[in-house]
This record gives sequence, structure tokens and C-alpha cells, in this order.
Amino acid sequence: MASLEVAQTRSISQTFSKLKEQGKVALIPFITAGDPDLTTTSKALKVLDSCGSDLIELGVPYSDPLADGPVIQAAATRALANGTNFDAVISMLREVIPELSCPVALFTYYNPILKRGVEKFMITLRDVGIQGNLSSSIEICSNIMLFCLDTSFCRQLQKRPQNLCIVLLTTPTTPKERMKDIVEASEGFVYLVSSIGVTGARESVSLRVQSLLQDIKQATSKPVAVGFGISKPEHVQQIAGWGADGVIVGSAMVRLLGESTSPEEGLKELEALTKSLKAALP
Ligand SMILES: O=P(O)(O)OC[C@@H](O)[C@@H](O)c1c[nH]c2ccccc12
Repeated sequence: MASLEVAQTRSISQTFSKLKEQGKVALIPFITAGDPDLTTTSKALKVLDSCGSDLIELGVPYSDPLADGPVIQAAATRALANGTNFDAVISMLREVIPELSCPVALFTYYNPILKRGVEKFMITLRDVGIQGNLSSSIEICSNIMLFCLDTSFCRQLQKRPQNLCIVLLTTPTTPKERMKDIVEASEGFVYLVSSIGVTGARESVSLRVQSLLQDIKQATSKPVAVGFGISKPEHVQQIAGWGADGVIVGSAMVRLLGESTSPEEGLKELEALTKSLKAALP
């Protein structure tokens, strides 16, 4: 059943080309699955979708999230403490994906993939209709190409289901040559990490993002989405003005869901933030 409905959902590439035609910039929220619980995650996915999100990045909670700052770490800890695991996330998605109009991309560290077995992991994702897989190793994100190119993971990826794309990340410290390899290999879009360090809302966006975007745009015609530290309408407006094709907002949303007085309150605040970010984008 899932695969039929999935055919109606746009792929990540299709989503970006449609937005480009319309002169729009993608709003890509990130939330952690299972925080405060999976029922709320499922409701949050629908809220994000109905407020105009173009793609939703859903994080699989992991016990040792090295690239994450305190907000997402705490969310993952709460999610694991209430029993959220990969299978439960997948069952929740099986139910909710047919009701969403935007694609969902799964973010996971490498360990949950390894634990399941790469091939089995990919097949599970295909069956549930997840479009992309923003995968991070336990190394810092800019090392992702290394682990993709050098390990059997990459060979296994060639056998992966056709609708599954692997989004790779480049950071301000990625050497230019390596950045070129990353953008060449990245699928769906290129994820530009805006600043050095871990995830977490920041006061302002690093001005370096503008030149980093230019460098990437010179190397590829693929869409580029910027993430890390982005939390306010002013931020997304600024980044859109620099020519990004998408903006990713994580910790600011995760905080609302995990730290509000009740799940209902959290969902309401999530709705308000998503609408304000959407309104700030072209
Ligand atoms: O939380 P921020 O600063 O808004 O950043 C986005 C981010 O949450 C999301 O893309 C993400 C969550 N965990 C990650 C780990 C690595 C790379 C990216 C991520």
C-alpha cells in the first residue's frame, strides 16, 4: 500500500525543481522522532506539512549524537528514554506518510544503519516511502564522503532502492577540492552547514555563508540548502537573499516540542514558528 501512495509524493529533486520554477526557497524543518512521544511526532509532521514545509527532516534518536548541540541531544535522550527505536519510528511513518503532501528525509547517524545492516536498512526505508537519507557517521559531518567512498557502505549504496537519495554535507572547514567531490556525489540537494560546531540556534547567521554558497554554486547546479543555527524569520530571509535553494531549521523547532508545558502547546508553538518562517521566504 505504502508504495502506491509514495508514487504520488514528490521526490526531493522534483520538489526543488518545482520550487525553482516558482522562484521559491524550500523550508525544511527538522524534528527529533519520539520527542516528547511518537504520537506527537506524527501530529507535528502533519502540522509542518500543512504550514507549507517543502521537505521535512526527521531525526532518528541516537544515544551518542556527536554533531548535535544540547537541544537535540536532550530531545534524543528523552525519545530513547520513552522507548523510541527505529522500528517504532518506521511504524509511525508508515501511518503518517500517506497523509503528507511533502516528502520526508530521514536523518540518522551511521550506527543505527550498521546495526540493522545496510541493505536491510535501505529496503525498510524504500518500503515506507522515505525520500532521502541525510546520514551522518559518528565522525564529524564533513567526513561523510570519506566514509561513503572508502567503506563497503558506498558499494552497498549502489544496490539501494531507486527512490532513495543520499544527501551529503559540506561545512565551512571542508577543503575546496573535497567540497567538489561532496557536491558531485550528493543527491537531491547539497547540505551546507552554516557554521563550525554542533547544531543549535544562534543569534545571527555567519556572513561566510554567502561566499560558501557562491563556491558551491560554481561547482554544481544542484540545489543547496543551508542548515545549523537558523531559527528566525530574519535568518531565512537573509539566506534566501544569498541565493540558497532551501533553509533547514532544527533546534528552534525541537525546543518548542520538547520543552513546552504540554504536547498541544508545543504543537501550537510549532505551527506559529513554521508559519512565520514560511512567510519570510519568497
Ligand atoms: O539544529 P539546527 O542548528 O537548526 O541545525 C539543523 C539540524 O538540526 C539538522 O539538519 C540536524 C540535526 N542533527 C544533525 C546532525 C548533523 C547534521 C545535521 C543535523
